[in-house]
Amino acid sequence: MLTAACKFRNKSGLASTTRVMPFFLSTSATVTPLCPPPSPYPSPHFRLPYLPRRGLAFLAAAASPRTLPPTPRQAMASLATSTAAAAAAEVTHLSQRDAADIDEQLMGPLGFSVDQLMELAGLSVATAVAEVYKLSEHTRVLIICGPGNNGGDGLVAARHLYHFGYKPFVCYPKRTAKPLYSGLVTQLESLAIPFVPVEDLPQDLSGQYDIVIDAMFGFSFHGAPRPPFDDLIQMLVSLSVIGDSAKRPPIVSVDIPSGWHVEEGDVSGGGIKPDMLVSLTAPKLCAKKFTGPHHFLGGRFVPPPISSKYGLELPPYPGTSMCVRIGKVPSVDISSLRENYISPELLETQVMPNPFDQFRTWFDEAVTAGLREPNAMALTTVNKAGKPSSRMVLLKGVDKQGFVWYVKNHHFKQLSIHSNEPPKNLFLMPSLGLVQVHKLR
Ligand SMILES: NC(=O)C1=CN([C@@H]2O[C@H](COP(=O)(O)OP(=O)(O)OC[C@H]3O[C@@H](n4cnc5c(N)ncnc54)[C@H](O)[C@@H]3O)[C@@H](O)[C@H]2O)[C@@H](O)CC1
Ligand SMILES: [K+]
Repeated sequence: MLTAACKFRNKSGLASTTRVMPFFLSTSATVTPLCPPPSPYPSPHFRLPYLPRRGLAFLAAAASPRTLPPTPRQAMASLATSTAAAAAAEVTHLSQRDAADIDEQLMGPLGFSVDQLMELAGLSVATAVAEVYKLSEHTRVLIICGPGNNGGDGLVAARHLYHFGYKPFVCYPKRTAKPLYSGLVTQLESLAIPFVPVEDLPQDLSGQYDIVIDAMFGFSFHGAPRPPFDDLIQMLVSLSVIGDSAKRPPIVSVDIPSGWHVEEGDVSGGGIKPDMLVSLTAPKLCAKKFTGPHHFLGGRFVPPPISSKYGLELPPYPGTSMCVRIGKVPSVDISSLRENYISPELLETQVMPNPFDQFRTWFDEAVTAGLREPNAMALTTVNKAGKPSSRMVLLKGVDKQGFVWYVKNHHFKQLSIHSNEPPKNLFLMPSLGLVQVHKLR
């Protein structure tokens, strides 16, 4: 009598369902070699018969949809971002002038509108944030927006983060009276996203927010920051000096760490030290001085005429991603890797009476969700001396009579299936968050 939880996420990674997989325990064991399957799967293959279950129980070990493990697609994307990181040294860095020129070209002869570019830029920021800062641990996001397009990127990112499940708060002290900006504000208001006046912000932001997004100034910044941005920048500087990163919200800077010289970086050394920088279109020269753990590129809209004119060397975006990591991949603290589970109940009445039917339904969902090789499973047997051994096999069929999988001929002898100890079929689908164990007696 065994159960397991499984979680599915759709291709976008934004919607999910959580299920519980019943395990079943049969009463006898027979393993019948079947007819040799056609190449490329050498014979024999085996069928574990389905025998009536003695009992069935369900564990409610469902996870929050917002804390799901990455899908294989995302895992592949991460792999691609790692590969891209290796090429980070070759990424082009733009001068302030080239950045402004590219802006003009895009919105002139190349036919883009500022709204389009801002939407894509803000979406890149939101997706990069979501890739690094998981919702389960970073829910409340303060976005501080400046008066120009950098601030507009922040407003767009706030909307996308809301739709991703985060709880954004926006500080937008110098509003621009253009339809584009007032439209963005109206959109946020319609989502009931709070606008926080500067004077209502606590001096120490660490208690109220889990992430702070700096969307104050981008590549058009020059001189010394004027009020109220001077104080806002100082607030972020004070956050940066809290040594223990676990005790403060990470700072994410959009395109340029606000207050930094666009080409020379943090000239005084007393500026913001963001944990994450999302460069847009291409990194600006100041990004060479960025030392935080997460450097991403966003703004997936650069057409070939711009790339060739400015000799841009930029990493490819993986798959359909709106962002790509360009910095060094930070080393992971393995002990900190964990999934936070909440435990809503799943009742026996909610699942199919026949575990094979339930398995088939969830398996089909897994395939539809685009999971890679969901039919991979580990088969564990114990030899006569009591020594267990496991190997990965591929499920090749399932029906009311049992599971069918293939192993290579010479591996058959090693299966020890005819030993006294009953075989255990461990169906492990870590990418699904699903584990199934089938034990036969
Ligand atoms: N291809 C591109 O170039 C794209 C650029 N985008 C964004 O647009 C940004 C550039 O936008 P903008 O040119 O509007 O400029 P910024 O957003 O960098 O800032 C300009 C505003 O800041 C004010 N300002 C400048 N220096 C100041 C100071 N010292 N104290 C107080 N206020 C100051 C200016 O008066 C102006 O209102 C980029 O960094 C990026 O974030 C994206 O929206 C889309 C694509
Ligand atoms: K910024």
